Amino acid sequence: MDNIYIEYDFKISPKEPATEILVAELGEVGFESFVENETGMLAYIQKNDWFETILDDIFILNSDEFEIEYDFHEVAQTNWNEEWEKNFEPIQVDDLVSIRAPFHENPNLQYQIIIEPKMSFGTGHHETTHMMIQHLLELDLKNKKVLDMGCGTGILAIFAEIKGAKPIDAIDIDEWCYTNSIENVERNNCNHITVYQGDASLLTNQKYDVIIANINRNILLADMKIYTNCLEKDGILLLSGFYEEDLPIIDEEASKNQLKLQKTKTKNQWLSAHYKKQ
Ligand SMILES: C[S@@+](CC[C@H](N)C(=O)[O-])C[C@H]1O[C@@H](n2cnc3c(N)ncnc32)[C@H](O)[C@@H]1O
Repeated sequence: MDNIYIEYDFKISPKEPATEILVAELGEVGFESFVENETGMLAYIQKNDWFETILDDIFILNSDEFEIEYDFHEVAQTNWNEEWEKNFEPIQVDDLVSIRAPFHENPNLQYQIIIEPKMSFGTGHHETTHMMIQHLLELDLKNKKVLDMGCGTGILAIFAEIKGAKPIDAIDIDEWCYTNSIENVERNNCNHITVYQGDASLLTNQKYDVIIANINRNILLADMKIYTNCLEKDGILLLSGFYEEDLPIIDEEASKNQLKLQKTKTKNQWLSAHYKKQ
């Protein structure tokens, strides 16, 4: 049976950085997917997760710096997929990695990832994903055991396998992302990725050389200890999904867990951090 979603059509002026901030805030209250368009963006939340006052605490809607208007209506999941096909532009990271849908032309770069995102976050368009791909480009992943927490479309796990990592576990709390990751893993002919639906509570005795977590500030803060316990000594933790201004609080928690900051990347006020376990 198709899920029913509520589609919000936001008209945003000026679009940046308001769109990024709005995406982050809506993500916190349960919106799952976002499609940018010329006037702003469409945002989707499952009807089961929706309530009348859901936008009451969305801070940016009351900002004097931007004009944001919206309306909303119910849509079936299948309509959403058509939206994606119309709006998903292929992208490239550092002229090395191409991320595209099956219906796009292949630009023949060194690495290619094919993603059919449907309702899941993770097409490489978002800064947080883009920076994670850049971090992964810099790492030697050959035969490294990797965990991708909050895998979305599976994009980062897939890229880790393309760069030689194995085995790889990919976990997402959301059923759609779980299903979509499995589809994308198959689409990219990956053989070393196992996808699970769940959260950090699934992590018990496993040990990884590299853990990738592009989620959000609060979940990273809550689960960093569990991630660190699953890291080998000298293991690497890549974190993304938060703003530059959140680095001090992330770093404070990281220090408590014997994690040492190695480097950061920033893009449009988003920050992504590379930590090493001491
Ligand atoms: C910002 S998206 C990142 C997707 C993809 N990894 C990427 O880099 O594009 C965050 C993902 O984390 C998932 N998520 C949220 N809370 C989670 C949790 N506590 N444990 C695992 N996954 C979670 C969401 O469903 C979403 O797919």
